[in-house]
Amino acid sequence: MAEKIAVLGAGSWGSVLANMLTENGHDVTLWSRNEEQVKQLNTEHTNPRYMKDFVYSTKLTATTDMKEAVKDSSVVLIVIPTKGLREVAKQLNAILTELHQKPLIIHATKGLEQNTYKRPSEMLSEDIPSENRQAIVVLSGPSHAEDVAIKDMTAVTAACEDLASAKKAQKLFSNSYFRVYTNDDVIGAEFGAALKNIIAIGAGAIQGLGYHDNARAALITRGLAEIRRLGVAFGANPMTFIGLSGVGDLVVTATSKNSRNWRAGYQLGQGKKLQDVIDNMGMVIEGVYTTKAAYELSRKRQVQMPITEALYRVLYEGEDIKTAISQLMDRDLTSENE
Ligand SMILES: NC(=O)C1=CN([C@@H]2O[C@H](COP(=O)(O)OP(=O)(O)OC[C@H]3O[C@@H](n4cnc5c(N)ncnc54)[C@H](O)[C@@H]3O)[C@@H](O)[C@H]2O)C=CC1
Ligand SMILES: O=C(CO)COP(=O)(O)O
Repeated sequence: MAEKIAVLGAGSWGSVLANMLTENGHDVTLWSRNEEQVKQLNTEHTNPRYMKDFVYSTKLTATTDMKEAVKDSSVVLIVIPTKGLREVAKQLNAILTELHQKPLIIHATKGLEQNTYKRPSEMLSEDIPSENRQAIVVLSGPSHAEDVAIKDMTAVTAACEDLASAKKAQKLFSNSYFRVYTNDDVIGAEFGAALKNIIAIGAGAIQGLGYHDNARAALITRGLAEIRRLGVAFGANPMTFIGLSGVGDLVVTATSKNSRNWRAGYQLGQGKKLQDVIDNMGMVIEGVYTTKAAYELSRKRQVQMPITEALYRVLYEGEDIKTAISQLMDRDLTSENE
């Protein structure tokens, strides 16, 4: 059944998901705060800053008026970086109160909030109380916007404790090249999504330094071990980490040149300064901020996360990457299962 859907956030992922939902037959309005971008989407059907050369469906409309996008929408998809999520959630909540609407909320944000260490669905449930919404579904998994734009085969997870809502999201997004699985483990899906970006920066960094395949495989595997340790400490199902929102997303992000996190790490490995890397990316590098949140959270919870800790020292204390690698390799020898 065709639904009226508002998509909040017109960066690379929000705009490509909005386009795919439009092509799936839904009535989609894409909201962005940027007037120039909205004009370009509505007239040229392009979004050059985020998706160079991609042409969007002429049926997709964009607006800077969030109320116009949300009015009569049964589903609101939020695709905003973690840093801006609360601001957008508060705006949305005020509109939902005014319009007396209660949509299903789906989000695709991958990160943890600074200082509170909250997951995106926790932030959303605080800022959009249940009288203004249905359930909150997490859409996550190995899904670079660039690949989805060219209709490459993709499989992701829709996670929600309410399985009916996860199934609704599954139906909205699925098509011949985009296959959605359901999962009821929101905690595991969100920890996997946030933490894989840290390991992807590390993977880029070791490649930038000239290390090869063994090193990358070791980093990914031991990275997954510490992602799982932190997630399980907060109640995640360990099985989720061998699924699409766990190892699936970790592999794609830590091996793809489309990944902003991998690319940032690569440039750091080649000796670029962090601030220059951030300034030149022009898109969000979630892992830079998640490294800080996850490092602090792991200390608070006394969970061992040696790779995250090493990357924290590199990103926030200016430690040389080679020194961080030596320290990781020189730690006391241990069992794989600890
Ligand atoms: N790009 C991708 O392939 C994928 C991205 N994601 C996740 O989706 C989220 C968004 O990522 P992208 O679209 O790639 O980011 P992006 O950097 O391409 O675009 C972010 C968009 O959000 C807008 N924005 C940021 N803060 C805002 C605020 N306070 N109010 C209003 N608008 C705001 C920006 O103007 C921009 O249009 C991130 O958490 C990312 O990890 C998840 C899966 C795939
Ligand atoms: O989450 C993603 C792919 O699944 C996108 O990763 P990047 O933010 O590193 O580009």
